[in-house]
Amino acid sequence: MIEATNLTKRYGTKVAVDSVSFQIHPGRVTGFLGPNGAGKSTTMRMIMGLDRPTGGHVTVNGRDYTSLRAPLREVGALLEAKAVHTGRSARNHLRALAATEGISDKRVTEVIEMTGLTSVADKRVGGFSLGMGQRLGIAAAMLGDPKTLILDEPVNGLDPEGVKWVRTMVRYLADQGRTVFLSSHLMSEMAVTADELVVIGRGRIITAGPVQSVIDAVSGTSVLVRSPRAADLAALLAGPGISITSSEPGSLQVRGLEAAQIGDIAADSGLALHELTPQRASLEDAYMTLTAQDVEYTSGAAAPDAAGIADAAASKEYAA
Ligand SMILES: Nc1ncnc2c1ncn2[C@@H]1O[C@H](COP(=O)(O)OP(=O)(O)OP(=O)(O)O)[C@@H](O)[C@H]1O
Repeated sequence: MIEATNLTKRYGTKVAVDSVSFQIHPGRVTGFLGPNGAGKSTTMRMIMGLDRPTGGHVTVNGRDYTSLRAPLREVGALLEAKAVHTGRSARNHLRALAATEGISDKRVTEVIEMTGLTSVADKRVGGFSLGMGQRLGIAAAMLGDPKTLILDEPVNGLDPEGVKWVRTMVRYLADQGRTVFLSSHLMSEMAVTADELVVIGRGRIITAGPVQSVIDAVSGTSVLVRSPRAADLAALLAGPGISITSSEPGSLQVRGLEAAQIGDIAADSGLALHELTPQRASLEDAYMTLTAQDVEYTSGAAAPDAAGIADAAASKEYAA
């Protein structure tokens, strides 16, 4: 389990992570979702002891990462811009890492097989595609057979096959009871990959919970109803906590009642229904609603000028 309590990171006057608290549980894939600059990488770097919190604290299985005696065996991480010696082969890169904690050559071969790198294991890492590099990063994270995995943007830049591979891999790892925490700004990807979400914007947690409940909390579910006697039905359905709107004659959008309840009320009064469709907002819609105030630049706001883009690029470099 990963537990953050009032975790805060300031860079000068910039508050990158602002008193963030969350728990990431084993056996689940938890997505850390937020727009660019929201504070995901900074939070992950603090979990891994690579950045010192300005305030609060974060533990992995109850301990500070820096106090772990054999960290590779407890936490595996794929962080952005991970340093790899490009002249080495994949196998030798993994061997060098394994040697720091007395991990066997047999395990190196196992993670190479597990990540589908066998045919390129003895090739120079410098020639690897982005996808192969991500596989190698995940192989490195898996070396110590850790119970906790932290993956920063693991699908970034991958082709559809690579994305599917990561999705299958994280599901497999969580099903083995591991804690899997992965960041993404791709909400559509998280909808099919994660069980739980922690949504962050401008350094603050916006919401957290199971994927569907995050969506429901934002959008609420509604039911589209079509009836030739829509007005009569609306009068019957009206009540406290129930909202009914109509965008066209004969059609109602009802919130606060389940489809079955609406169907029963209509049937009891002998009103014909031509359509009764529960409607759920997609994660994409929910995410846009959640983070609308929290993106650093929106299309409605003044576009960032060249200097703004250069600043953003520069701060990414510091973070790397
Ligand atoms: N070393 C640093 N010095 C100054 N500011 C930084 C540093 N690292 C990050 N920041 C700033 O902190 C904020 C959070 O950055 P972070 O990289 O954690 O966000 P992110 O959610 O991972 O974004 P992205 O999806 O773009 O990687 C950003 O505004 C960023 O510019």
